[in-house]
Order: sequence, then C-alpha cells, then structure tokens
Amino acid sequence: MSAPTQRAVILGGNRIPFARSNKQYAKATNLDMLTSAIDGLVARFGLAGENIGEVAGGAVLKHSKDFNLTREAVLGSALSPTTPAFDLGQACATGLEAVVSLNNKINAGQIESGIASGVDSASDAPIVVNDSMREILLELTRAKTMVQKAKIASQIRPAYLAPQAPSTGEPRTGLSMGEHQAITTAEWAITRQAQDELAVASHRNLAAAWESGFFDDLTTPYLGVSRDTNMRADSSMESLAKLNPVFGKKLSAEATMTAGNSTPLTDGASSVLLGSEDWAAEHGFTPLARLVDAEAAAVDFVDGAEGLLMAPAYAVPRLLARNGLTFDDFDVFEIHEAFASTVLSHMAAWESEEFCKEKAGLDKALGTIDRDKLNPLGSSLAAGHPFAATGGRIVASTAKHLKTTGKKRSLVSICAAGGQGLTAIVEAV
Ligand SMILES: CC(=O)SCCNC(=O)CCNC(=O)[C@H](O)C(C)(C)COP(=O)(O)OP(=O)(O)OC[C@H]1O[C@@H](n2cnc3c(N)ncnc32)[C@H](O)[C@@H]1OP(=O)(O)O
Repeated sequence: MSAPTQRAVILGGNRIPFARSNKQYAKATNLDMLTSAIDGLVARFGLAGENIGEVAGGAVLKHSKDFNLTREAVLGSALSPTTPAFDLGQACATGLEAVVSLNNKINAGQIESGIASGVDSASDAPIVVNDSMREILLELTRAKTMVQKAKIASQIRPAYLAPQAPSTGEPRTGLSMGEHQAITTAEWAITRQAQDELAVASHRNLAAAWESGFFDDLTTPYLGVSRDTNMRADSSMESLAKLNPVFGKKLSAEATMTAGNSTPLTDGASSVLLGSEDWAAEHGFTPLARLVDAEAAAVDFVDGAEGLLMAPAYAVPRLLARNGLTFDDFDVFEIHEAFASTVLSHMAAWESEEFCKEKAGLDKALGTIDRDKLNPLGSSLAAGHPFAATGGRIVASTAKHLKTTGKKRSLVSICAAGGQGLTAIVEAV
C-alpha cells in the first residue's frame, strides 16, 4: 500500500472557552455555540465570504430538528453560504473524526480547505418523550378534525408525560460511563492518589497555558466567559482528597472516582482550520502541523471482555507499528481525560507485557510514557469535556504547541462511548 500524498496541514483553531453545564451557557444552543466557534476562526483568518471546501462537525447530544447542525452553523456564520457542510458522529471522538475526515479529503485532492468542528451542550440536551407519548403525538399531527384530535388526545395517561432525559449511560449495558470506568479502575488497580495527581497536573498545566497567553489565538470569549470555567488553578491533593467517591461505590467500599478526577458535564464548541499546502500559501497562512495518520479501534465491552473506554489501548500499538514508531519518538502525548483513571489504565496497559502480548499482539510491552510529556496544556479534567468539541480542542492546541516549542511529534488519543477509540499522529511542519 503506497502512502497517501501528504498535502493537508493544520493552520489553526478557535474554540469558545468551555463552561460547566447549566451555568454561563445554559441558555445557548448547540447551534449558537458552534456558529460562534466557526465565526471566531473565520474572523481570525479573514475568511469572511470565502467558500471553504467543506466544513465537518457534529454533536453527541443532538435535537431531532438538527438534520445537519454543521450546515446550519455555516449558514449562520460569515462564511459563503455556498460552503458545503456535514455532520458526522463518533461520540466523544467526533471532533477528531472531523479532522481526520477533512485531512483525508484534502490529501485525496477532493477539497483544498476545510474546517473541522464539534459542539456539545449538556444544558441544551434534547428531552425526549416516552414511546407511548411519541405515538400519540405523531397520530395527533396526522389528525384532520378537532374530533379526531380530541379522541387521540384522550389516550394520554399521566405516566406518558414523564420525559426521558439524556444520560451518559451505555445503551447496551445501562451503566454510565463512570460506572464502566470504575470496573476498569478496579481491574487495573488504579489508586485514588494516582488519579488525583493526574487531575492536579491537568489543572496546573491548563492554568499555566492560559496564564502564558497560549490560548489567546485559539479561543474567543463568549457570553462574558474568557477562560474555561471548570479550571481550578489552585487545585491541590488536599482539596481533591476531601471529595467523596461518585462512581464504583457498589463495586467496592474503597471507590476512588470523584467529581475531581472525573470530567465534569460541560458546554462548548471548537473548530480547526485545515488546508492544502498550496491553499495555505495562497492565503499567506503559516502551517502549524500535519496529521500524518490515524487509527480507530473498538472493544467488546458488552459481555465484560474489555473495559468500555479501553479501545485506545489497542489503537495506539497498531498506529505506532504502521508508522514504525515507538513512544520514544513522541514529544507530546495528548490523551483525553474522560476520567483520570482512563488515562492511567491505558498507560498501565501499554506498560503491561501481558496485555501487550496477549491482547495487543505485540512481542513486548509498548513502554512507559514520560509524565512530563503527558497533556502539557492540561486536558479534559481541567478544561471540561463538551463531547464533540474535545477533539478540536486537542488538535488545535497540540498543533500550536509543536510549532511554538519546536517539538516534533504528538500522539493524540481519544476514547469514546460504544467501546471505541480514535488515535492520531500530529507532526510539526
Ligand atoms: C468517552 C468519555 O469521555 S466518557 C466521559 C463522559 N462524561 C461523563 O460521563 C461525565 C462524568 N461526570 C459527571 O457525571 C459529573 O460531573 C459528576 C457526577 C462526576 C459530578 O457531578 P456533580 O456532583 O454535579 O459535580 P459538582 O460540580 O457539583 O462537584 C461536586 C463537588 O466537587 C467539587 N469539585 C469538583 N472538582 C473539584 C476539584 N478539581 N477540586 C476541588 N473540588 C472539586 C465541587 O466544588 C463540588 O463541591 P460542593 O459539593 O462542595 O459544591
């Protein structure tokens, strides 16, 4: 198989600061936030009125009226209305999938430029009526006379009025992401201390990046918010130690996962500008980095054969093998912090000879990740995790980080609901 032509480059990104759900952005819709994230990028790169090759995006929690949320955002933005756009979905990896999709289209010569985006709002989550109520409401829309409508409406029972709120539960198991991860946490014997240390590092690194002005050309203030509201610069082991466990309490009296070492429910949106090298040169844009390859994996979590969020542990060895790379070839590891213990269980798996030989098909352990290279700009524990927006946050940040520090290569890894994971290699240009 010959290598694809590498024409696509990452040029920059823009996101709105992420906010804890039901707080500052409680009244904003997914569409409002996505449009703002795209418009901020358009303004920063002077693309108003331009026809971009394609805009890709999505949201995990979408309303049924959102046929094509990304296209609606384009129509509401300053981009040319003749810019095509499409929604895609890969749960928490949606934002990264959008980058991979447009990157590959540019490399294939199908488009010259693209904006990868993503948004999610747990505040604007769709509330769905139950099945019986849905049938009655659909029948009502078909009724022609008042008598017919009254007859159908008379079938409504009080119990039908209870809405089905969205949840972070896996449809096939009914367990929440947190409860699934608690099983994995116990399996890999990840300690509370290790989880809290990772959380403190995430807050510390994110706060330092904001303080240094790193995000000044990667974010646009929104609804009066100018920094990620979940971030706690003063986060400490002492303050985290005070929090009670929230997940895994039924599994063990010594449950370790708390609100401090789990991602909070978050609202936010992100966007990333990609273009061919020629398109970038024509517009006078300086490339930051390049996405050189990506690998997805899925695990069989339903019968408990593998942990729900463990797919990246399988994708990364395959990605590295295909590219002839080892951990030593990476300067940065951007591993999405769904929960602190998710990152720690992936790392434990890569350090385990047994896992790597028996499950990942390697002849030895993949190795240890240098902690100084892990999430140097903070990650989802501190920034929050508006599901489909996380990939864009990570790709734009790591691309700029490589460019500004002179580092060469970053490994991006995002676990997703449904037992899936998407990973990618980003290299400086
Ligand atoms: C593929 C994937 O990404 S899977 C992941 C998908 N995402 C999820 O599943 C979301 C998981 N998170 C959640 O469900 C929720 O955020 C929970 C259950 C963990 C916590 O929810 P809540 O209890 O509402 O959180 P809340 O913000 O009130 O925090 C609880 C307490 O911890 C405190 N706290 C939270 N973080 C910290 C911290 N870093 N340092 C100190 N205290 C903290 C809060 O101040 C609060 O204290 P208070 O009760 O005195 O006010």
